[in-house]
Amino acid sequence: MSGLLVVTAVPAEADAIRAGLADPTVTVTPVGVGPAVAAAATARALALAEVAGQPYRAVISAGVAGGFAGRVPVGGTVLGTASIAADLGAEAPEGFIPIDALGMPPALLGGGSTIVADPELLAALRAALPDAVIGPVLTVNTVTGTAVSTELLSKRHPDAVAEAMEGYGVAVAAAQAGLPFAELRAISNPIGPRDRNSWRMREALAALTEAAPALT
Ligand SMILES: O=C(O)c1cccc(C(=O)CC[C@H]2O[C@@H](n3cnc4c(=O)[nH]cnc43)[C@H](O)[C@@H]2O)c1
Repeated sequence: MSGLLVVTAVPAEADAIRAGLADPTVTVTPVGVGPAVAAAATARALALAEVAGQPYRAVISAGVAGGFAGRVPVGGTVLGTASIAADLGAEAPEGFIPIDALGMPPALLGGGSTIVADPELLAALRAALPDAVIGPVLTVNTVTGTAVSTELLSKRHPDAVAEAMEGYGVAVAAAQAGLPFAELRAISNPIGPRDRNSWRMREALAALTEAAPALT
């Protein structure tokens, strides 16, 4: 049996995690940006491993993320208690309606817009990363980039600590395969009005390397 599958968006994130890992049973795979490619590529990797007779035991979505100001610092590490498809739903004049509230049969919604992290996997990661900020991580298709959308998102998700673009997709693939899932993020930028100068990619990648031993 193989060990853990760690799914990142880009090769730089995968390299940063590999740099901190000594465990050969952990596979780190960059799959691309966004929930659709993350879900498809994760499902394919899990199916190929299964067919090869070496199924994975658990799946982690990992990489950099934007952090909600006041909830997590740039350069900090986050462990997701849940991965939430924050823009899956419908707009209405009175505001955003999440997919779960649109009256669709539950069977059509997979895990709904929230997939909770596996409790045992999360507990193990928390024990290994005691300084990590814990809370829901949002998955978005569009990076939040204005003060207005940041405020709306923050009000809709007062407990959320970060946003990224792959967690929910990876979580859906893991859930469909019946595997434990968790999300690990290092904060590269504050969520807010678009400002490339506020990015601290080097610090976030270093935080991923530092957090990587927790994955063994
Ligand atoms: O050009 C921009 O303004 C911009 C702002 C934030 C992120 C991007 C990306 O292209 C990064 C997408 C990539 O990194 C993760 N990520 C990092 N920070 C955020 C964020 O604030 N909101 C959403 N995703 C973020 C994400 O998981 C992607 O893999 C460009």
